[in-house]
Amino acid sequence: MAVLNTDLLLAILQLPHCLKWPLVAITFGNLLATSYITHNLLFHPLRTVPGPKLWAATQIPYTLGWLSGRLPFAIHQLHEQYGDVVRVAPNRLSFTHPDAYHSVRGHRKSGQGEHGKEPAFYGISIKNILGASRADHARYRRILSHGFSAKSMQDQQPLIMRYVELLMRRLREKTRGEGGEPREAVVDLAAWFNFATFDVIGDLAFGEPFGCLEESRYHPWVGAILHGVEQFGMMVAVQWYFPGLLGFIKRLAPGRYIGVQIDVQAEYARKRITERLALDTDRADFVQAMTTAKSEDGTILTMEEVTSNARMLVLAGSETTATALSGAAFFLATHPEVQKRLAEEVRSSFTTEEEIDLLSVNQANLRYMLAVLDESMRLFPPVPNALPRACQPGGDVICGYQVPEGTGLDILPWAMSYSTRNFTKPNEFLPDRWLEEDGLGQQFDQRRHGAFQPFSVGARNCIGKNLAYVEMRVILARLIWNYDLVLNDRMSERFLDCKCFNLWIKKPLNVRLIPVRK
Ligand code: HEM
Repeated sequence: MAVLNTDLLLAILQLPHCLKWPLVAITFGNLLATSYITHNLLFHPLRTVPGPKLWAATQIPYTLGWLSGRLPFAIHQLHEQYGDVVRVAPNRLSFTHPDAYHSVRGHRKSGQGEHGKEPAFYGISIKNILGASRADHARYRRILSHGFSAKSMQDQQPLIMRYVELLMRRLREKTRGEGGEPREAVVDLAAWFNFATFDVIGDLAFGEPFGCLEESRYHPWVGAILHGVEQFGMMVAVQWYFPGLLGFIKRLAPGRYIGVQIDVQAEYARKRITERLALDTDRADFVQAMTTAKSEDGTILTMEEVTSNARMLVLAGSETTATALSGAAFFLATHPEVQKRLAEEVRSSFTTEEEIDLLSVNQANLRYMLAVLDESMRLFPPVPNALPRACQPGGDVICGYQVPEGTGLDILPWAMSYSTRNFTKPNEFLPDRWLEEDGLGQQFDQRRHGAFQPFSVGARNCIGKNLAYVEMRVILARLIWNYDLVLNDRMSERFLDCKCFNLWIKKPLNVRLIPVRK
């Protein structure tokens, strides 16, 4: 460690100017760094929380993990070594105990503080439900909930089924020979699931699909969102260290600044919403809910809020659902015995493909399918990273530790899922663990299954959970009704080995679709 030595300082001050000032700067920099690290390791209120000293000393290891897109894997290793609560940066804790979900994100009584969303991470979403302040969030949530009611979902059925049918039509075109006979074909299911879910959500949030299924390719707006995932990661890191720097980058290198693309995306969204509103229709989409419903105090959303929420819905409701479906298809294609059981369930629950719709998949009680989807989301969580919160004013006691105000509170679904303390055989794909009522789950220790919360918990949990489940069930049921799935190539075998920021940067998932003889 560097020490401020008076003789050394005097010697430096006698050097020529060109050497003196750089050396003075280095000496003081060294001194500051040393005191910062000493404070973090020896005097910081979180000094007694377990964790590696290197991560507790500075924010650097955590940032490098985040920037490499491999943070969840690193944090998982730390939890395996240090336990359920780990200090992963000077001012940040990560949790894998299921209780943390409720302590950090659970419902709060009125008058009780909230562990709010961390501004560096959610700053760009300040005008929508995802990043809004507590008061605005309650207003947005109340208004948006109209678009997610059971009645709305019933009304949305024809709209959603149009894209499910279009997806199946496209896959049938690929698996048909020149004479119209069924034949095997290889398709990138990850891309096709994205096409379908973006089209559904585009129609619900903007009143018009993106045309991905029609044209069998990404709409440029959708492509920009997907390419922006990594840049978003960089932006968060800059915010952590230099909150004011993004404005400079925007002026100096606008082409490299994601905020410029965000502005372009906002403009596109505004145009689409304006066109949708001009239609004067009562179609049961989210625009309808956002522009007609009122919050408790009688206010409605401004145009800026409608646009920002619509954009957020597109992102939150598409990539996530497509990732869950891709994970399920990957695990089914690599676990033939599970696929066989699922195929038996699906093919014995319906008599024709047309019968499979949003209502019937709910009524058919496809228990094994639900277990497959949940187990897939456990091992490949669509939102794998922290979604960080900041500890409430005045601090709080969380999982037995006194946590100061402003401390970053991380819960990573990836680390929760792969924890040997939470799940029996955590690395294995075993849908039976979720079939408790059928007796099959009894071979597993169920006590910490509350660690599986892919949709989060509390007042800010996923508002689209029911929509996501019904969409996933209907698409998977139709796929399994028509095809057996076999993984096609080496690259697809490594499908799960990808980088993640707030979302995954997914690889292609090339699956051989083998038409089922009926
Ligand atoms: C498998 C699919 C999905 C998963 C795993 C998922 C997961 C999540 C998670 C973890 C959150 C909490 C985010 C946070 O704490 O910052 C969230 C919030 C949200 N999700 Fe989803 N989601 C899915 C599908 C959907 C769909 C289909 C929609 C709607 C179209 C949707 C809309 C939202 C919205 C609006 C929020 C913010 C809710 C609030 O803050 O009150 N999600 N989702």
